Amino acid sequence: MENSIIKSQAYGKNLVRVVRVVRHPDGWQEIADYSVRCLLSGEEFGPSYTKGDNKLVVATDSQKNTVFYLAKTLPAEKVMVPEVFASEIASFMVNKYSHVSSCQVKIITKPWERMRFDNKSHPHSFFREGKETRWTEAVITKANPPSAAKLSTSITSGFYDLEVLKTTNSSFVDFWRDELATLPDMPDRVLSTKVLCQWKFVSDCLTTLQQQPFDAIYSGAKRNTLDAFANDPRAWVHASVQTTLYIMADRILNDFAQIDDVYYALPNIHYFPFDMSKFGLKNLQSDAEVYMPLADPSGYITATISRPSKGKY
Ligand SMILES: O=c1[nH]c(=O)c2[nH]c(=O)[nH]c2[nH]1
Repeated sequence: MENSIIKSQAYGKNLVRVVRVVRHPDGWQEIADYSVRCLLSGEEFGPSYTKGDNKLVVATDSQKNTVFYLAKTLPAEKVMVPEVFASEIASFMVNKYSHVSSCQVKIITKPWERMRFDNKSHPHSFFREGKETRWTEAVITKANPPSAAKLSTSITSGFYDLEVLKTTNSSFVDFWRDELATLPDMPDRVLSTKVLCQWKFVSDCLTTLQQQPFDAIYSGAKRNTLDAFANDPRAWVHASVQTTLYIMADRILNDFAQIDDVYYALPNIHYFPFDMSKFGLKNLQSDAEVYMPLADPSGYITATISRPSKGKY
């Protein structure tokens, strides 16, 4: 036991729920609704794991308090964009505590949509549409040997649980055939997935953190995901979930120079036509109208896509 060494460590507070409201003088109000995870690392925390020595431990309770303190004291524009708020919390921690060598802050955003009546946005009422959830993670690390003056920042953002379905223009044919292949060619099928998409920001762009259009990049990633799924003919001419994934990511990389790579995980949630031949009814292939969605298992297609200089294939 006493011979064991710590290979890595990080501790802090998870699921800190904090809401910031911005009230403009004309009655227009904004809301940011976050769940924050803040974790600290540093060699000097070693004795708290191995020797029961808490002298240098910044209590997770204090870390939680810091999240609320910064949500109140930072200017609104540094709180309302999750990438910026996460970076502010992380840099506050590494700057305030000399023995903290790295701080990682993950923020999950509860996306409140503004209500609209008679084509007009409501100044202060919101609703929750869908289950899709935006998140970001900022990691700020001191140079080695630690010095608060040299910090490196990395930010990854994304969304998950964006559910989509289309009733045609998807196929899966000409795949590997052997004695274990029972699936027939599917020239036209229902395609449904629950999208997880994440993108890593190039490190240079983070030196101008305040100027980065994080919200527009999030909306653009979502728009490209939906547009490629619904409208890009390449996604059904050479069809598979793999192709759809590649096209979605390629579009995002083309639109945003600030992004280094894009990762998707796309479950292929199967909707199989229900075989009614025993009832004398045709419901397969081009006659399919009634489907049985399968909760489990699903296909699961993943890839990380980057620009050519970084590619592996
Ligand atoms: O788009 C698909 N990709 C696959 O790899 C696959 N495998 C499968 O059974 N159905 C599908 N669909």
